[in-house]
Amino acid sequence: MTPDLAVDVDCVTRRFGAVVALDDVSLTVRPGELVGLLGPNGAGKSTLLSLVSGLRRPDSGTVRLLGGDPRDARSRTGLGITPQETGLPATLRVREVVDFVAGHFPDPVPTGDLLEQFGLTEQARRQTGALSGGQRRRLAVALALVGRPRVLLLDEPTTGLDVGARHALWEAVRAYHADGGTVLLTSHYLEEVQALAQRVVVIDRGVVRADDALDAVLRRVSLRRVVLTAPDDLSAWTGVVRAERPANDAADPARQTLLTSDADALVRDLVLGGIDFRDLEIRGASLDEAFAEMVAVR
Ligand SMILES: Nc1ncnc2c1ncn2[C@@H]1O[C@H](COP(=O)(O)OP(=O)(O)OP(=O)(O)O)[C@@H](O)[C@H]1O
Repeated sequence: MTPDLAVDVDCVTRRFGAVVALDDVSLTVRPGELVGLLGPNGAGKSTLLSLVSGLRRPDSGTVRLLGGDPRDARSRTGLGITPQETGLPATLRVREVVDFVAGHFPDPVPTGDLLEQFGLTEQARRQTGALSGGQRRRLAVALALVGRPRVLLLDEPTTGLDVGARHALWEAVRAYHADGGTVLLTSHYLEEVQALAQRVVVIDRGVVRADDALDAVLRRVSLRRVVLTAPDDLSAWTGVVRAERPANDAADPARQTLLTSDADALVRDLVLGGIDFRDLEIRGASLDEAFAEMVAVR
């Protein structure tokens, strides 16, 4: 055990009846890190967060939060958490909920500042039951930050949000992190993890399958994306393992993305084949592809 870790999960197993939700999982998060936890449905992400937040106990192994037992209320004073389901009291007004939660902390963020940061100033007097799904989500994340936590656990913070609301939330998470905060977040949006996290932990069926810097995880994937505009459909071209095309009514329906393990060979081949392409771009794989490759190989 290292005492100065924000989160220290050591050889943890947790079962639900016959289901092994976490199988000998070890994971550490240092203060100031922003870690993305990725995994398909049922991988064990929420179970892991529930152990770190002291809501559940491991069957074996140990979990430490800020050096203490997360089931001890003193360890949790430094914790902010937004679970997947947020049960807000429907008849309380937004400002009242924030004030109520703020009352539990010695040095809370002023309610007005917090509401402004999360774009909820206009809704301050509205009952939480009358908020839209996106506004409710933003309020839930705001509540996790009201006590100036040292560690923030976010379980799919932007599920169901539109693009604007999602980006606003990302900004809030980035600002918190830039101030020295530690974040462990789960997400189904790979784009979200790619946009926020410095480190990615991939978990699948209760087992950690990758734990590395975002760039290193991406480098592990050999696939390259060749993006170009061409009149012909190139999805069946030799060397193309998968292709993506925009909808016919898209701004540039002839723009296509070709996934290949050898971009140089593919481009040479297209030239030799007389394909009239333009605006060629070659990129590494996205986290989406890295993830698919990692959870497919077993
Ligand atoms: N309270 C419970 N009772 C029984 N089984 C459970 C319970 N909670 C989780 N499980 C099981 O443990 C496994 C891991 O679930 P968990 O919710 O941690 O996954 P997850 O990665 O968070 O999934 P999702 O992305 O769908 O939220 C699943 O097989 C799930 O069915």
